Amino acid sequence: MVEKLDQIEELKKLDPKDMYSAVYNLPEQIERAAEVAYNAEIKNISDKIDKVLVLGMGGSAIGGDVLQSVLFKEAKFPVFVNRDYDLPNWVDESTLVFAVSYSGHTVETINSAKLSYSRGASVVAVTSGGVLKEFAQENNLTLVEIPSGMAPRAAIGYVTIPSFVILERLGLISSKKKDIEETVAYLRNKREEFKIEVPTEQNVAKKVAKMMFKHIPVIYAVEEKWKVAAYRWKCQINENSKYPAFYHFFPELNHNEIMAWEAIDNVIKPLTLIFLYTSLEGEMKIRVEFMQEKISARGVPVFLWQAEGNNPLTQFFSLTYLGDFATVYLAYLADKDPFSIGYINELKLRIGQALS
Ligand SMILES: O=P(O)(O)OC[C@H]1O[C@](O)(CO)[C@@H](O)[C@@H]1O
Repeated sequence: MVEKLDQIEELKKLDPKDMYSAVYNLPEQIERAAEVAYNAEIKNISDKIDKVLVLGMGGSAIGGDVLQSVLFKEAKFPVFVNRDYDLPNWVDESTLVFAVSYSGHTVETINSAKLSYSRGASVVAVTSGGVLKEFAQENNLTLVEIPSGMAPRAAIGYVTIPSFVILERLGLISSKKKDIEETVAYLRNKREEFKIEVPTEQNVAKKVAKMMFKHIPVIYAVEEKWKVAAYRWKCQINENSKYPAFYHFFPELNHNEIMAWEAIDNVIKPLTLIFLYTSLEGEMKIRVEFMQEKISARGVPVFLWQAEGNNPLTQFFSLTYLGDFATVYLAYLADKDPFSIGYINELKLRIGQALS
């Protein structure tokens, strides 16, 4: 019998806005994002920056988490991410604020960007248009204008790469050109393994989709730094596949969530577990192997995925690209359109009506 995931023409009907192609074209998107950011005019940025704050929601905020994680070992300044209408009290004239909204219409981001500006922070807008673009233009702010027309979560390259490039251009971090090139080369190579034409038997992304199908995925990052990768998987499963999913990270989960795996069979049975790791050494190896042993013994499917790449940017994308493909395939298996976000739009409409 032909696997459903190998019936390509039928699958395309489930994906009219073509989320699959957006995922497939991520390497080109990252190249374009870097080009746009290297060419953006830098305006009105203080030369006394001592901290960085990324404003955003959903897929755009994840770009801020990536910045924080990738710069973990490098930056001499703190990087924070803010997912709110409001701002922490410490935002001031020496704060560099990236206001990231793919659409430029997300109210939380617009509000916190305006507040940042009123506090005297240096604001950089990363957007494809909307109110955020207008705000940046009206106030002569640095604007990285990215191409429009995608789902924000599919624009992970556009919402992530510009902040690295701007920080590099301001002399606050080392050049990321090589890391971006390595990332693009990795993704170009990998999509040939994950693409729709590769049959399930040889395709890890399709296999992972099958593993998650009719299960509740739990994603564990083996280092706290990479919880952003686990969160990206979770959000992609939620939005692309319309499935519940949960995530956590080591070593913190060994101090609480580990106990959940002692639950009765009926609770444990629907779960499936994915570990994301860069390397397994010393104490971390013991922690992961212990959990793998206990959880497999409960009959829960367990899958381990290792990062590749010699730099943290490539490592992030190598941890998440598999999930981007797998969640589109899971949507196909579940007969869902990976692009649509029904409840999100319905909720926005309800809020809009209530406030008008
Ligand atoms: O990048 P934007 O356009 O601000 O959107 C942020 C988030 O809001 C949503 O559009 C839904 O509220 C998400 O899909 C998206 O990740």
